[in-house]
Amino acid sequence: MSTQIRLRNCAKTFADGTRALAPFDLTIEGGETIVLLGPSGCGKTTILRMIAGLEFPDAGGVISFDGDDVTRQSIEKRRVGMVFQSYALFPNMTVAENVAYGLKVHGVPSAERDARVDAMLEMMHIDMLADRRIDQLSGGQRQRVALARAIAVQPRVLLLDEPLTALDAKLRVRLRTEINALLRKLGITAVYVTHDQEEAMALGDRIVVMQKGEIAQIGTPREIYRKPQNPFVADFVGAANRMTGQMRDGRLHIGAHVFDAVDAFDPRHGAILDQGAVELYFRADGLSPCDLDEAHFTGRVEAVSYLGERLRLTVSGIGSQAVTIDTHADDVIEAGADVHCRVNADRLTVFPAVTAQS
Ligand SMILES: Nc1ncnc2c1ncn2[C@@H]1O[C@H](COP(=O)(O)OP(=O)(O)OP(=O)(O)O)[C@@H](O)[C@H]1O
Repeated sequence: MSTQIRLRNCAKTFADGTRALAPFDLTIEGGETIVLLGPSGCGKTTILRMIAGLEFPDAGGVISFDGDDVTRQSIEKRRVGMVFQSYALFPNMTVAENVAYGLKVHGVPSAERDARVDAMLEMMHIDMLADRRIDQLSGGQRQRVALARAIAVQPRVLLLDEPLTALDAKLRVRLRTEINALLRKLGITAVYVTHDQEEAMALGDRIVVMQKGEIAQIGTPREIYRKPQNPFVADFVGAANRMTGQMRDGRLHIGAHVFDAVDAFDPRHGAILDQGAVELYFRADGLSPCDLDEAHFTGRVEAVSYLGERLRLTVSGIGSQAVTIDTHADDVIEAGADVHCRVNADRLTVFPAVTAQS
């Protein structure tokens, strides 16, 4: 059975007065992988350390594992496994000795210990490295050892703090896929910290997006990507283009053009907005180049970047700031040219415009 983790009314102010976390509630279901995503300093690691028992919430906060209050319990009692960005391995021990270490501390008899170490090394595809010293391994191999060591002791909960950050891009993607498969296979409750949106999408059953010590949104990767609930989340998950418009009677007006069936969400009131000035957030697929007779707008191409499968255009003259628009890789478009484009209204996320009063 996998462990459910509940955090209730957990806040954290450090001794020097730094308020790292505003009070928040979060329930992580047994077997679920939750990703904490957000920019540097938003409080991700502090949440992880509170779940581990390395940090305690302010008075009034309660952490429970399967309903048992563990708020004041030490890390040893909680049975959590941890994997960090820096591997925290013993450099002079072999791979097998590193993985066996926790089992030794827990008093697992040597025959069982050896069998469990072998199984872990095999699972992480590093059995051929068992007798190597840590300082003879690559970064990716070290991170595999760190994972093997963390799960060897059969923890109730696995906590991972930016475990792939130190690795190169290709290896990150490979190990990310392996970690995903491993978490599914073990069925263990896992909390994974990252500032990388793509990693969060790939790994999380649900993602908790954080902003300055507060939860900005909790949702599945699809919800976070397609239905961001506020401009911060929209911007953080890549919808960096912005234009302005008006909602009138539930229809979106951009300049002289009118679009139906666009949901405008007002995060301040948690309700649909059908009147008033709005800001539109969208990715490079929110506008598409087209012929003049189909066009809503015409802009000027400021720059063209070749992304392999597609071209990314930076276009001025459509919104108040330049926007990025993707087009086919084999289109011939050069900087300085005019480009006609259509709005893909279903790709827009609409929020009330930020006014002086709000
Ligand atoms: N021991 C401490 N004493 C005082 N302030 C702290 C302490 N630990 C963390 N902080 C502060 O709390 C805030 C949240 O830090 P935290 O490490 O949780 O952020 P993070 O989102 O994990 O950032 P990063 O991605 O950079 O690791 C930051 O402002 C940080 O400077």
